[in-house]
Order: sequence, then C-alpha cells, then structure tokens
Amino acid sequence: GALAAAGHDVVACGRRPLSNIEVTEGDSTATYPVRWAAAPGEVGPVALTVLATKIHDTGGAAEWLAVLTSAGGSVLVAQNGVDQVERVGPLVGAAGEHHRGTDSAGAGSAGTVVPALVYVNAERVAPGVVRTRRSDRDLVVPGTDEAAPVADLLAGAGLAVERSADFATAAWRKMLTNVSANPITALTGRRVEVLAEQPVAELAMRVLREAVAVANAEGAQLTDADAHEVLTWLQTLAPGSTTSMLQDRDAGRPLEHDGLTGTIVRLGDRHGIDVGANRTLLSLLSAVSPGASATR
Ligand SMILES: NC(=O)c1ccc[n+]([C@@H]2O[C@H](COP(=O)([O-])OP(=O)(O)OC[C@H]3O[C@@H](n4cnc5c(N)ncnc54)[C@H](OP(=O)(O)O)[C@@H]3O)[C@@H](O)[C@H]2O)c1
Ligand SMILES: CC(C)(CO)[C@@H](O)C(=O)[O-]
Repeated sequence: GALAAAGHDVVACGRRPLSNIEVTEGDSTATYPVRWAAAPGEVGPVALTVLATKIHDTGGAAEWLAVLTSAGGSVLVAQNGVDQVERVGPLVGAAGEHHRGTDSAGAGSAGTVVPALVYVNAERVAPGVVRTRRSDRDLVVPGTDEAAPVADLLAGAGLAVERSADFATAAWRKMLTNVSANPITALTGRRVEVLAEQPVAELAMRVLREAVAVANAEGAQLTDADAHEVLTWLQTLAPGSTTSMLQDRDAGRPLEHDGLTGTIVRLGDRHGIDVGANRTLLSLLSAVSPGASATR
C-alpha cells in the first residue's frame, strides 16, 4: 500500500485477482490500484520483490522468487522468524535456477535478500482489504550497505524504517513478540488485550524468558528487561490489535507455529535449555492447526 501510494508500479502476485489494495488506518481509508499477475512470467523485470507469505508457504512461492529475481533485484522477506535469509536465499536469483521454467532460463546475478521485521499490525479483513494499526516503527532492516537501497525505498514511501546494527538481536527481539502473543491469542481466541490479564501475563513471561535464553545461546544480546519490555509493548498496542496467528485460527488456515514456537523448542533442545512453556504451547498449536489428526 505504501509503495503504491508513493507512485511505484506494484504488482500483486497471487492466487486471487486483485485490482486495488484498500488500507484503513484509524478513521481514514485509502485505495491504491495495483496490477495483478497470476503467473511469474506475466510480471517482467522488477527492482524489489516483497515476500509476505507465512513461513510455511515459502516453498509455495519458490517459482515466483526464482523468476522475479532471475535478472537480479532485491527480495524483502517480510516474514516473522529469525532465519529469513537462510530460508529464502536458496530460492533467489541464480540459486533458484532449478525452480524456473525453460522459457525463463536467463542466469542473472543472485538477488539481494533483505530480511524485514514487520511491526505494522495488519488485519486482512477481506481479500485486498487491510486494517493497519501502527506503533513506534513499521519495519526493522539490517543497517548494512547491502540493505540500504531497499531501506531507502521503503522510507521514501513513508514507512518508519529502523536500520539495526545488530540485526540478529533485533530479529530475536521481534521473535519474542511472536512466540508469546501469537500462540496465546490463537489458543484463547482473544486479541492481544488478553495479555493484560495477570495469569496470562505470567504465562507470557515464562514463554518469553525461555525464548530469551534460547536467543542468547544463538548469539543474541537480550536480557530479562527485554522480556518485560516486549510484554509491556504488546499490552499497550493499539486497542483491537490482533495477531497473524489468531487471524489464521479464525479463518481455519494452517498456523505458523512450527516456524515460530517450533524454532524455540528445537533450538532449546539443541542447547539443553528448558523450554517447557513453549513446548506446551507447541503441542496445543499442533493439535488445533488444520491438518492435525483429530482423534476423540
Ligand atoms: N499480520 C500481521 O500483523 C503481521 C505482523 C508482523 C509480521 N507478520 C508476518 O508476516 C508474514 C505474512 O503474514 P500475513 O499476516 O500478512 O499473512 P496473510 O494475511 O496470511 O497473507 C499471506 C498471503 O500469502 C499468500 N500466499 C500464500 N502462499 C502463496 C503462494 N504459493 N502463491 C501466492 N500467494 C501465496 C496468501 O494467499 P491467499 O490469500 O490466496 O491464501 C495470502 O494472501 C508472516 O510471517 C507473519 O508472521 C504479520
Ligand atoms: C505479534 C505481532 C502482533 C507484533 O506486531 C505481529 O508480529 C503478528 O501478528 O505476527
């Protein structure tokens, strides 16, 4: 929406036709025209590809990524998690060659993969229709020279872009929001205001402290104060704020639990860290995510 509003030629790449993006923020609604492409070959050369599927749908977008980056260009990975570059790098540019059709075989240099931590609270209320609630920043990207052109493009489109000198820590800090708020809202069926209730806040703190221990074992620099700050930040989000996982639960879509809570549990086990609270949430999320076997 921001890029279209700034006059960039935006192409929505997806399964359903889309001619406009409607964004409501507070009392104001704006509609931006976009082109729609049903297949990668319809798009043509692009400067920036934005990947905004759920983590578990990344493989499904492989052909898009390979073709759109075959002649270079950057990829902004607007996904939660901590391993955006490892996940998407192999699907981009020359590395994604094996995903391409025979008619788009030009080798091309590998595109630059820029991970983005998204702080916009976005609620997709209908196809192409989004309600956003914004906080102190919209996106965090690495403060590297490689990421700078993408950061400049996004900032030029009016987004509040923070450039982080320690992106690994920033990614883990964002991960803290997702391994606490997302599972708890999805399992309770309540928006983020549920985190203000004392027993729920205590559970969230247990989840957060385990995640901080895992993050630091992975090289991040987080403290107990970060866990507290993240919980306070979540508790003071704009009224009505939701989570991506609660939206998936309500819509009957598969949950993103493996990429988020599953990462904490796997890494916790690898480092010998007690991740009991996260493991409990993971087992419940696995049980309610569509596709889980329901035995009674
Ligand atoms: N929502 C938020 O507030 C928020 C905030 C921060 C971070 N995030 C993160 O951002 C990422 C995206 O989340 P979201 O909430 O924006 O998800 P979303 O509303 O579920 O949107 C994902 C989109 O990806 C499309 N898609 C999936 N597989 C595809 C494929 N193979 N080809 C083409 N399109 C495909 C879906 O298409 P269909 O409509 O056809 O299913 C859907 O439109 C996640 O990692 C999430 O954790 C979200
Ligand atoms: C947890 C969250 C609301 C924080 O912005 C968001 O990342 C989400 O919904 O995934």
